[in-house]
Amino acid sequence: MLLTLEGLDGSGKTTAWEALHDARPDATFTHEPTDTWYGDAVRRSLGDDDADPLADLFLFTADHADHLSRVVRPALADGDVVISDRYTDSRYAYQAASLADSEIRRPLEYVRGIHGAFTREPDATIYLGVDPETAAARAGATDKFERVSFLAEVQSNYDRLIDAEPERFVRVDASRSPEAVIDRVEDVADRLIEAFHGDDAAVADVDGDGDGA
Ligand SMILES: Nc1ncnc2c1ncn2[C@@H]1O[C@H](COP(=O)(O)OP(=O)(O)OP(=O)(O)O)[C@@H](O)[C@H]1O
Ligand SMILES: Cc1cn([C@H]2C[C@H](O)[C@@H](COP(=O)(O)O)O2)c(=O)[nH]c1=O
Repeated sequence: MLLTLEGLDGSGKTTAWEALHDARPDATFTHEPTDTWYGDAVRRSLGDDDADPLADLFLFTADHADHLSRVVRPALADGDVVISDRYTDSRYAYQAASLADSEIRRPLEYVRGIHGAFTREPDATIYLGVDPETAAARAGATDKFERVSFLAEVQSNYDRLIDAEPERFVRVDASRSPEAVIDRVEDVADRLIEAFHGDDAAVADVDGDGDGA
């Protein structure tokens, strides 16, 4: 099973992902950007305010292709639960936002289209929801993506992705304390993993809010 964590910069993904290591010691933990030279190239581009948005997209996508073939597909083939801090939706949300003023007419569909032929979509995604102001403040506004106006565009792209596939996403309120967010993410992750492996009770109430939906 492939479970991903998504959200704006500063939403607390990495904090939650690190906490899941203790709760799920047998899972394969991974992240994008990766720690390979592809990921280094991505991080160089993140530090370049003048980087071309299409060049950014293809750097991030190259990193994803390497991540898929080297880590994600082999782990899934071994039957592992794979938990990734950021994955395809980050590209759909961020690069579609940075291409909004480009010659590409429908950036979100374009970025999805590039991935369609080769990617492996997540089985479930936990979305840590926080407003762009809080996100930018927590993240420290240190790179070109950590600006409130840009993060507002990213947030609206995430909203579109969630509206298009509500069955894949579980939203978690990430404006709460770190402890409360971690507890909730651990609980939701447990339910999603159990549901994936066929536990009927977990399927019936996968987000654990008691409403049976
Ligand atoms: N629920 C929370 N409330 C307040 N601060 C938080 C919360 N969760 C995380 N933080 C703090 O916000 C900062 C960013 O957290 P974290 O790195 O987990 O976010 P992230 O979503 O992974 O960000 P990025 O995408 O920029 O890497 C850290 O200083 C962290 O301690
Ligand atoms: C995978 C991925 C990431 N980004 C952006 C989002 C962040 O601003 C940075 C780095 O991510 P981190 O979680 O802070 O390490 O990169 C992106 O724009 N597109 C992507 O595909």
